[in-house]
Amino acid sequence: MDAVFKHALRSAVRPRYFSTTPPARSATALPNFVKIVEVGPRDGLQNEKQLVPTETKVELVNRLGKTGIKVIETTSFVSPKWVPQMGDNKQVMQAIDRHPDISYPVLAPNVRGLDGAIEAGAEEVAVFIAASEAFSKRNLNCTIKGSMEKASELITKAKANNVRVRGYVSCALGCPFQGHVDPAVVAGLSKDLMDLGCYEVSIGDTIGVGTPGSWSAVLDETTKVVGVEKLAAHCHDTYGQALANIHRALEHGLRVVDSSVAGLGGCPYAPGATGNVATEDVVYSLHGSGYQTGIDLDKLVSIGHWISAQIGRPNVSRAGKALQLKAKI
Ligand SMILES: CC(C)(COP(=O)([O-])OP(=O)([O-])OC[C@H]1O[C@@H](n2cnc3c(N)ncnc32)[C@H](O)[C@@H]1OP(=O)([O-])[O-])[C@@H](O)C(=O)NCCC(=O)NCCSC(=O)C[C@@](C)(O)CC(=O)[O-]
Repeated sequence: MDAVFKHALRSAVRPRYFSTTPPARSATALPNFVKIVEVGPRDGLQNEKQLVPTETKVELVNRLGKTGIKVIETTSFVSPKWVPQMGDNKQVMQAIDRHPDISYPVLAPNVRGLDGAIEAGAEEVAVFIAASEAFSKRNLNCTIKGSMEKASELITKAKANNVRVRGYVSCALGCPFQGHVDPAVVAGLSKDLMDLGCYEVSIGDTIGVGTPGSWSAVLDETTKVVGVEKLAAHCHDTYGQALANIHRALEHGLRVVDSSVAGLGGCPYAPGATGNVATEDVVYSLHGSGYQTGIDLDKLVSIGHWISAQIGRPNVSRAGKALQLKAKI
């Protein structure tokens, strides 16, 4: 069967509601509602060479909390020897203003990270597994199997403490060390994470090499074993493909997108990777294509400029720069 036809057929039979636990009649229950997971404070800042002051991180989270964004990945509880920039995780978690309708997940690689996160008041953590052995070794200092065992321990303990767990599969579209990654591996790991108890799995194009075609290959395979409503797209924009990839993921039925204000970011263990796709660009593109996000784009644009100035880095959001220029005209 022709691939385009197969895709259209799948879209036609896809359920109309995509949110995991949508409150009755809320905006998030609408089929064109896309949940944005803002990862700027964590993925965005983890790779900054100069230590970003804790107050700036806190201010960033607090400002983002006023835009309508409902999920803000706030920091990570990884080894400070590996990622010094996130060494103030506890202080950040304890200083942010928390809104009851916003979730503030933190990254944790092991039970030690989970314990720290719980101590700091986190109600949600994210575990991360790589779909490439070479990257797993560099990023987590263990094999894929070993990292899945650590994730399993973490998820068991998290569940016992009523902490929700999100999963990441990194290097899902390609690895800086091994190159090609088999979509079947991504599908298998995503299913394993769901079976262990994650509520959602984010498919990570860690180095931004994916294209709409390769995203389709990964999603075709992964949605055979994990419901599309449980998947998120996490795109870096290294090759300028991120927005096209996100729209392809939406065509497959995904309704959760990770992004980073001002396009901050990069992974310290993924050489050559640039930042996440900019949240401003995603929101601009989604709103212009009939999707809703519940996010105030103007507020987001001003945060993008503010944080870029704070850390002395160019704002790489094209929409953010254009909208600011337009506002000045
Ligand atoms: C997993 C480890 C810790 C293994 O690191 P290791 O060296 O194998 O582990 P270890 O058990 O030997 O511990 C090393 C030291 O770290 C301590 N330690 C151990 N665990 C923790 C912890 N949780 N919090 C604080 N400290 C910890 C531990 O106590 C020890 O301290 P020492 O005894 O030498 O003083 C290390 O490899 C690590 O921290 N890796 C994280 C790397 C990282 O954060 N990468 C970036 C995030 S992933 C990413 O960005 C991709 C993603 C998620 O965005 C999706 C995408 O883009 O695709």
